[in-house]
Formats: sequence, structure tokens, C-alpha cells
Amino acid sequence: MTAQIIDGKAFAARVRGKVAAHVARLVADHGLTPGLAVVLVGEDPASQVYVRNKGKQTREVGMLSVEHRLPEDASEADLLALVEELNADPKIHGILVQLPLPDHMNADLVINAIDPAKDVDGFHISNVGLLATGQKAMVPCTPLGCLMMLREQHGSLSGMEAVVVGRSNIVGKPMAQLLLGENCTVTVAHSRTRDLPEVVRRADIVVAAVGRPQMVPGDWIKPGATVIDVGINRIPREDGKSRLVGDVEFSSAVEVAGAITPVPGGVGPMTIACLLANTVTAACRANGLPEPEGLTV
Ligand SMILES: NC(=O)C1=CN([C@@H]2O[C@H](COP(=O)(O)OP(=O)(O)OC[C@H]3O[C@@H](n4cnc5c(N)ncnc54)[C@H](OP(=O)(O)O)[C@@H]3O)[C@@H](O)[C@H]2O)C=CC1
Ligand SMILES: Nc1nc(=O)c2c([nH]1)NC[C@@H]1CN(c3ccc(C(=O)N[C@@H](CCC(=O)O)C(=O)O)cc3)C=[N+]21
Repeated sequence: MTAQIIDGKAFAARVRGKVAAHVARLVADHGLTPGLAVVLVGEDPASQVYVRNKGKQTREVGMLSVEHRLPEDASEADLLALVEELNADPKIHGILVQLPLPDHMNADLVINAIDPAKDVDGFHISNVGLLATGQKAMVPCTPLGCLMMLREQHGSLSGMEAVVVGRSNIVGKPMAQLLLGENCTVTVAHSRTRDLPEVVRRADIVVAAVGRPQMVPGDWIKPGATVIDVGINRIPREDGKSRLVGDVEFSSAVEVAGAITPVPGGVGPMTIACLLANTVTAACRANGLPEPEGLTV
């Protein structure tokens, strides 16, 4: 049997529709336009594409989009000054500093300088702590998007075996926290995990967030499992161009899994949709207004 393919692109369009409807109400009833500021340091081509897409989608849902670009050799003090300016700007409800930052900057320091209420990435230590203790937080966009798709697929996740491959602060760890919050039995695997294939084989839910093209083959997947592929890897194609693949070998995994997200068109579009959702949520919280339903955990 071949797996159901989870259409992240269509799901993300529905999320953006809900965001747009809520934004329209905020504008009409309260004269409030949620604003998102994205800060890009340096010239990384992939980041530039990503930032451009975010700006376009932000405007499409009726929000204010502001982009700030700093040169690769900008100082950490320059970046911190910009963050302070955005923290103080009442038109801005969400701030995202695109990662990775150049090596001469301390990313933790910069992220923790963002007002936690405007931290729509959910990377500030306050939000990390709130999520870990089960309190209301800004939830990181990629894991939030993954959880929305899993809930849609299964309803309750209670008691399921979940294996998260990868333990980064931006994907693996917050994903594990969210799955724990859903009462899954969670295993977090990483580069030192012994016998990764056996660990992955016990999972009802596999989330792969490693950054290694097609590392997880179909024969690691328990038949019927749900596979969420977070990886975005560009690999050379025979014609000299390149293509995107995930961390899962789609062609073999689709034959075994119950449901699987494709790359592209899976987790990626959901990440941006959740960024917009978090920005509306932040704007509502900042103004003491009710939050949109179904856009956060
Ligand atoms: N779709 C989207 O919206 C997004 C996609 N991504 C993509 O997701 C992937 C992961 O991103 P990110 O979490 O930032 O990556 P990081 O490089 O920060 O983390 C990778 C994790 O994978 C683990 N790992 C590396 N090699 C192996 C291995 N051989 N076996 C098991 N585990 C391994 C590492 O383990 P250790 O800790 O031991 O080193 C680490 O915990 C990338 O492809 C990235 O492009 C990222 C963000 C958003
Ligand atoms: N502060 C910060 N927050 C982030 O959330 C963040 C970041 N920095 N740095 C980089 C990673 C990566 N990331 C992606 C988001 C969407 C797609 C996406 O939309 N991908 C499309 C394909 C896009 C293409 O064709 O290139 C898809 O999978 O269908 C990809 C990657 C967010 N990240």
C-alpha cells in the first residue's frame, strides 16, 4: 500500500486564509494592522529567497511587512541596536532574525534581545521555558506546522510512539516538547544515537530534522507510520541544475508509511503560514484582544 501524501502547500493556504480573515477583522474592528519585521544579515541566496517569500505572503494576508538588511560585516552592536528599535516600534508585533547569523555574531545574545512578546520564532529563552513547562508561549513555526498536520491526520496523538531525529533548538527540541504535550512517548535521536534504524522502526510518528539528504530509507519506517520530513536539502541533478530533497528517502518511504509529507510542498510552506499565524497571535496578545482560534497550540 502506498502512503497518503500530506499536502502541506494546501494546508498552509488554508492556514493563511484563516490568518487573513482574522487580520481583516482586526483592521475593521480595531484599526489594528499586525506588523512583521524580518531581519537578514548577509547575502546568503537561499535566505534571500526565503525572506522574499515571507514578505510577499505577509502582505497577501493584509499585514504590514518590513524588511531590514544588514551587510555581512555589520557589527553585533548594529544588529542589537536594530532589534531594540523594532522592540520599541508599536507598528511591529513580530520580529524574526533570519538564522544562521555570521560567525562573528552571538546568535543566542541577539535572539534573547528580542522582546519575548514579539518573538514570533519562539526562540527566546522565555518562550523556550514557557513551552517546556506547558505554559502559553510563542511556539516555533516549524514544529507548530508539523503538529498541526499531525493533529489533522490523527486527531488525538495520546500514547503514540514519536521519534524525532535531530535535537536542534529550532526544530528537534521544540518538536519533542510539543509531542510530549500531546502525550506521545517521545524519543529524541541525534548523531550519537546507537542503532538509529531500530529506534526509528518503533515510531508511529517519525519527524526527521537532520539536514542530511534522503538519510532515512523506507526500511527504517514501521508500516503505517506517519512521516514528517522537515529536511530541506539542495542536491545536484543530472542536468547540472539542482533539486530539493528531504531527510527521508521519499521513493522508498512512501511504499511503507501510512502518511508522509513531501519535499518541497510539505513542512516548508507550513512554516511560513505559522509565522504569519504567530504574528497575528502576538498582535492580539499585545492589544489584549482574543486570539484567533485554531492557529496556535
Ligand atoms: N522546512 C522548514 O521549514 C525548515 C527546514 N529546516 C531543515 O531541517 C533540517 C534540520 O535543520 P536544523 O534542525 O536547523 O539542523 P541542525 O544542523 O541544527 O541540527 C541537525 C540535527 O541532526 C542531528 N544529526 C546530524 N547527523 C545525524 C545522523 N547521521 N544521525 C542522526 N542525527 C544526526 C544532529 O545531531 P547532533 O546534535 O548530535 O549534532 C542535530 O541534532 C535541515 O535540512 C534544514 O534545512 C530547518 C528549519 C525549517
Ligand atoms: N529565524 C529563522 N526562522 C526560521 O524559521 C528559519 C530560519 N531562521 N532560517 C532558515 C530556516 C529554513 N526555513 C524554511 C522555511 C520555509 C521553507 C519553504 O517554504 N520551503 C519550500 C520550498 C522553497 C524552495 O523552493 O526553495 C517547500 O518546502 O515547499 C524552507 C525553509 C525557515 N527557517
